[in-house]
Amino acid sequence: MKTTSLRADAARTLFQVLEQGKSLRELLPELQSQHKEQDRAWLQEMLYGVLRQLPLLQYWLRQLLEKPLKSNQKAVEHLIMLGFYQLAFSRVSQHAAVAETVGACQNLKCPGLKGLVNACLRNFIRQNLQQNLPDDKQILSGLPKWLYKKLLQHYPEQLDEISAAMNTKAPIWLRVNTTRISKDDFTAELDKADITYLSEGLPAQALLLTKGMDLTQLPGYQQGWFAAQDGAAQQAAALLAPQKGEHILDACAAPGGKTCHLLEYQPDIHCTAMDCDPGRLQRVEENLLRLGHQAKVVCGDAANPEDWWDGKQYDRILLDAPCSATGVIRRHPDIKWLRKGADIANLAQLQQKILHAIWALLKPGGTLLYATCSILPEENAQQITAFLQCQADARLSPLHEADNIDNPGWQILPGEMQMDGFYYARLIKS
Ligand SMILES: C[S@@+](CC[C@H](N)C(=O)[O-])C[C@H]1O[C@@H](n2cnc3c(N)ncnc32)[C@H](O)[C@@H]1O
Repeated sequence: MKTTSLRADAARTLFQVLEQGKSLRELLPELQSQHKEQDRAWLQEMLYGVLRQLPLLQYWLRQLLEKPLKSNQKAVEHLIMLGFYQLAFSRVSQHAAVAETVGACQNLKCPGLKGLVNACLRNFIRQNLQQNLPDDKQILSGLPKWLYKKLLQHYPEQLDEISAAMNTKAPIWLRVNTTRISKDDFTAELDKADITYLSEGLPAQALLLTKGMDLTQLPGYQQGWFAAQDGAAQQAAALLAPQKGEHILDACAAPGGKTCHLLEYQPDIHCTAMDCDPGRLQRVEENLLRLGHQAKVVCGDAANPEDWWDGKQYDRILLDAPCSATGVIRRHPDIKWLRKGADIANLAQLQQKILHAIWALLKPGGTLLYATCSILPEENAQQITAFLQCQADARLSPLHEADNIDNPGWQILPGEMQMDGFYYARLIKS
């Protein structure tokens, strides 16, 4: 176990995400394993907090730092913002926030900048900068400019609510593996362990934990009694509704959350889980194993099925397309800074290519459920409208009353019924 400074490690990690474009999801597990168990949640809170409030922290930084630091000292700018975050948003005492943050300069090999960090944090306190908020709504939203503009265009009335939800910690949703244990028996085990949860009014297999915790410590983790899966993602199985004996393709399946759910919804199906990422397919295998399910796991490019498809058409297909992931920013705040505005058109093009290629794999009369964890219409309703316009043998199978060709599908916004942002559209092949 390392005894290095938490704040220095946090600043270095912010540097890797914000300056080098690395994913926090990939960096965090390794980083947390280097720190004591009791520090891990706090480390995550600091990182998520800075990524959530970055525009405001940068606004304050610009007021206190005369000119930006040199590129080899950039991690110290992140350290200063980490200090602002603690002072403005956390319960750490002012004294500890300043002392620990200044102390981290040594570990960052910038001892000469201790005075500067100290001055910035003390001026922040003295000038009560925390109360100094800009008029600029984009800065207050916590969103990058490109995303703020897009959401303002598409959701002018819901924008404040959406950005607030994106900056709020996501609740823990579980899916009970009903092929292993009934929901009633599982909740009885949770009651015995004094773990509180909600279960009313949720999707059939879903539970919402009322407090965050290490899921491996819950009853039945090893036995595969449950999996973590957001409520929005838990809608997919019932919307696709696989039937006994059918051949199902889960395209873009890794890490296999929905594959496993399909196999719990209807265990008697022949399911193929395909994805292009061998590392992530390993996670599909692990999840299938822990939960006790079986599926054919295939590595391939969904846009080029001729390289991996055996030529037998499927009764139903779930296409959980690669997307901007703008619906799950509350779980992965680094997404806001890793994605760029220009990525959206490229993703929409890829989704269109995959959708057309995968359509050929569906039997006449078959059902395809298109899904993304995006809230941008370019990847969702507009994508489906364009598809329906040029694919003569496709028709929409509405998911609710207002689901029609002019505005197809079901767009869930982040925070709605405590769920992630998600999109579904169901298509039938004639
Ligand atoms: C949203 S994730 C899927 C989540 C998964 N369905 C679940 O419920 O656990 C999208 C997946 O698409 C995969 N992907 C991206 N481009 C692909 C392509 N051209 N062919 C196949 N898979 C692709 C990624 O590797 C990623 O695992």
